[in-house]
This record gives sequence, structure tokens and C-alpha cells, in this order.
Amino acid sequence: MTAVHDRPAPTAGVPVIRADRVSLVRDGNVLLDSVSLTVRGGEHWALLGANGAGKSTLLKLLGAVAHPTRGTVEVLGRTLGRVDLRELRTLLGHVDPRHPLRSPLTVSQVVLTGLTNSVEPLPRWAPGAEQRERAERLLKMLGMGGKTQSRWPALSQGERGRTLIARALMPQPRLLLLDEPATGLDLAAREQLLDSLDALREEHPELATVLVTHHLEELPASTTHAMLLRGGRCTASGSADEVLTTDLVSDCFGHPVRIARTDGRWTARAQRAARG
Ligand SMILES: Nc1ncnc2c1ncn2[C@@H]1O[C@H](COP(=O)(O)OP(=O)(O)OP(=O)(O)O)[C@@H](O)[C@H]1O
Repeated sequence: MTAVHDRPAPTAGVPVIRADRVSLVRDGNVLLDSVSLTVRGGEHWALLGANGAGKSTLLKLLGAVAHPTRGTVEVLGRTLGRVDLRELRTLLGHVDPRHPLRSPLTVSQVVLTGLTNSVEPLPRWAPGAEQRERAERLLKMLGMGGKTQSRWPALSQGERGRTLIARALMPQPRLLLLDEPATGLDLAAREQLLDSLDALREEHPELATVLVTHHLEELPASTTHAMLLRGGRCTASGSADEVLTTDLVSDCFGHPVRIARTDGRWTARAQRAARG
């Protein structure tokens, strides 16, 4: 396969992201309470928790979108608050499913806006031949090779999701942040998206990802680590097999569920009380 992600591997030992006891308080509400997370190149984290647990809030801190009230966030050894947030954001790819694009750009044009970090193409900016080629290669890898000239308004939600992942990868980030990428997808579209994520991770072994979801069925088989959040606190964190267990997930969601892993993928079923 062609190597699209051609930045050198991160310096050995330096985590891609290190959040150390971060708390976030808004209007007197503690949204995150002393959460620590270290993500290294090649690791693929799942952030799981019930509605309102603080997953998206943590993702915003990791994506250098917000500052913590307490604690520190380092991106490749650079501390948030001491360096320009915009500069840090170029090292991170953030996939927002609510991408606010209105105009009928082609899929290729949308992907190229990843280089200017803008929703619309910037006036007087034109991509070079190499950049156009890179966009095509990424789209092919994500199973969108036949759709490069399709227009954004005509895309299905699954196609939009994969286009946005290619867009986020254009600046060759070290870390890809995915906020509920499978929400609203039908079965086939979800499976295509998860296959694409597995392929992406295989092709770019140095890339790290953090994926937020409520559903264990939406985790790619390539997930290596997981963190469980409840009420803004981390209840468990570590290797996926140690964390995604019946006991720990039931505790996190406050509901008895049974977790199983088959062919690398996870399922969660509610445990029914025995009928007398
Ligand atoms: N700006 C804000 N001011 C006050 N509270 C906020 C603010 N933003 C989010 N919250 C609250 O913080 C909590 C955590 O929100 P967050 O969006 O991080 O949760 P989540 O785990 O991503 O939830 P969901 O799964 O529903 O998307 C929620 O109770 C939310 O209402």
C-alpha cells in the first residue's frame, strides 16, 4: 500500500498527548474532575461513558479547543497555555460530525480545506499537485475513491464522515480525534466506517486516535485502550481488554450489562434480572 502519512515517527518516549489531572469547571459545575490520560503513537483509545459523562469535554481539551481550569495538557511535549493553540491544532486532526459546510463543494475540495483549516476554500489559495494527489490517495484509502467529484450535499452521512476523516488527515496530524463518528449511520455505513478506521490504523502505525462513543458496537477491532468516564471522573483506564469488562462497564453506566468480544469486536447486552 502507498504510505500517505509520511511524517517521521514521534520522538521515542514523548507521548502524543498527556493530560495530567485535568479539571474543567464551568459556571460552578465540575465537568471534568482530575482526569489523566497519556496517548502514545500507535495507540487507539476509546472514551466511553453515559450521556453527560464528560467525553466531549475531554476531547475538546485534548484537541486544544479549550483550556483546563486545573491540571496540564501537553501535545507532543508542548504545554497548552504556553504555546499558540492554533499551532498545536495543526498537530491534531479533529473530526466534527457537525461540520458546518453549506456550499456544494466536491469531496476533493472538502478534503483540501483540511490544509487551510477552513470550512470553505480560502480565496486565492490553490493546492499544489502533490496536495491534490495526497487528497486522492486518502480518499481511496477511506473507500471514497469513486466519489471524489461528488458534491457534499449529495453525500450520505457515512460518506460525509469518511470525507471528514480524510480532511482531518490532510495536515498529517499525529493524533486523530473522532467524536461519535458512527452516530446516525446505518449498519452497512457503520461497518464501512469501522473497516476504514482499521485500514487507516494499519497503514499509519505511528498515528494515535481517540474515539468517543456511547456504544461498544461502534468500536473498531483495532481499539487498543479505553477510558471510562462517569460524572466527569475516570472510573477505569488502560488496555481495552482490561477496561472493557462486564464489571467495569456496568459500573460506569450504572446499569448491569454483559460485555463480550468476538472476532475483535465488542458487544454489550443488558443483564436481565432472573424471573421468579
Ligand atoms: N459550557 C458549559 N457550561 C456548563 N455545563 C456544560 C457546558 N458544556 C457542557 N456542560 C455539561 O457538562 C457535562 C458533560 O458534557 P459532555 O458534552 O462533555 O458529555 P458527553 O459525555 O460528551 O455527553 P454525550 O454523550 O451526551 O454527548 C454535561 O452535563 C453538560 O450538560
